[in-house]
Amino acid sequence: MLYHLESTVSHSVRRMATLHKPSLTGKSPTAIVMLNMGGPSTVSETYGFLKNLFMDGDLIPLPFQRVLAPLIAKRRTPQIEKQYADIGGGSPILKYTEMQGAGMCELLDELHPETAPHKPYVAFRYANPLTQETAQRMKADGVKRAIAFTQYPQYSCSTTGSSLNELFRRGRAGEMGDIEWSVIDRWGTHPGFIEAVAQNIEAALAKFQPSARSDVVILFSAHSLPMSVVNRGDPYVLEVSASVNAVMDRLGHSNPYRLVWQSQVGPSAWMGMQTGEAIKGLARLGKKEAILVPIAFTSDHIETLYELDLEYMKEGKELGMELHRAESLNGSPVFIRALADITAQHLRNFSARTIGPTSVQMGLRCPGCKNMTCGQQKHWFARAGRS
Ligand SMILES: C=CC1=C(C)c2cc3[nH]c(cc4nc(cc5[nH]c(cc1n2)c(C)c5CCC(=O)O)C(CCC(=O)O)=C4C)c(C)c3C=C
Ligand code: FES
Ligand SMILES: [Fe+2]
Repeated sequence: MLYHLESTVSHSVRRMATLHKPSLTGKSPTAIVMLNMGGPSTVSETYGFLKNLFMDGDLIPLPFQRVLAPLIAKRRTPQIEKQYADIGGGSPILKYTEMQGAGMCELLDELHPETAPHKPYVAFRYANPLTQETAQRMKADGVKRAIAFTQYPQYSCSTTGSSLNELFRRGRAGEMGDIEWSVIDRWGTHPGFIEAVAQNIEAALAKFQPSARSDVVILFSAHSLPMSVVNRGDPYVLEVSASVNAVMDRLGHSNPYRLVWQSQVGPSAWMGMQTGEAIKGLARLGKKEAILVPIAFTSDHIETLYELDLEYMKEGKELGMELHRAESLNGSPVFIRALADITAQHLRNFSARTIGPTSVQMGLRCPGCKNMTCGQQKHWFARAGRS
């Protein structure tokens, strides 16, 4: 499916304010809660971010988590602080999420006026604004209807699953008031998302000489997963692969490509092949032109700006390669339009009761899941979040 909407979208996005304006009608807003991990907006917030991350038993189950998490976070802080300093002094994720949310809600008011006004809320798992704070704001705003909208295109229990578990804990504790919930839990093959990624790839390919262009290797790079998570039946690897396949279909399979995995942490086994090793391997095989494409995260972060741009680009250059990176989606108007389309379609189908509060796929726990919260969370959202 083609997206010929860019001009209308950029017009709309140009008009939008950074934060969506509240309704003048006094009607309670439909909340679109944008779930993501977040990142430290300033270097000094790095320790707090890492501490929250290592405290998350849904991401990294540790023995004596409350004791060990702050210690591990403290040990990693100097190295990660340096990386955030090197990419400009912090993570841009809040800036881009607010921009995407404001643009999306402005379009949504036009696409689905029945549920207007739509108001974006950001709920980060490890950085401000944390889910708890957002829950309080939603309660104060008198929200009665909300969509939990994951900002991870592909589902993993370590990312979207963790955010939903946290939202469930807050909801069950009554921190948000009485809200009717539904969930957009994955959208890795949505045509608008695929189009936005494909356009960024085309822009990166255009940097090569026309004669060399069709030989350029497209290296899709996604954050890796520990094999223990893959092996308990997590859907992420399958879903990232589906995104890659859809992008390559859209590009007419114009170039050779691979899906590779980055950002392993610690000594355990992780999903491979590692992005850095793949670059070295291509150079060894005489493949000297490649582009790197972030496919599992929608805004810039240390893995794009530090790991891909600073580390791997440098490595590739030293090996005599010409490497470019496809931009992250960030403020892409095509992407913002896709977010609005995904939500409008969800609202339409939900009102018509052709879908339930969650996808069918979300109802299935990983066959190897031993985390009781996952089961309770799925049950709670399936009953539209009403306790
Ligand atoms: C879709 C993306 C991600 C998946 C899947 C994911 C799984 C995952 N991550 C860890 C451990 C860490 N991740 C860290 C940082 C980090 N992770 C993602 C994305 C995914 N993680 C991003 C975008 C970031 C960086 C944020 C930024 O602003 O750049 C970190 C902290 C950094 C560090 O100490 O190196 C850890 C630790 C696990 C264990 C995991 C799956 C179980
Ligand atoms: S770990 Fe996947 S459902 Fe619990
Ligand atoms: Fe991670």
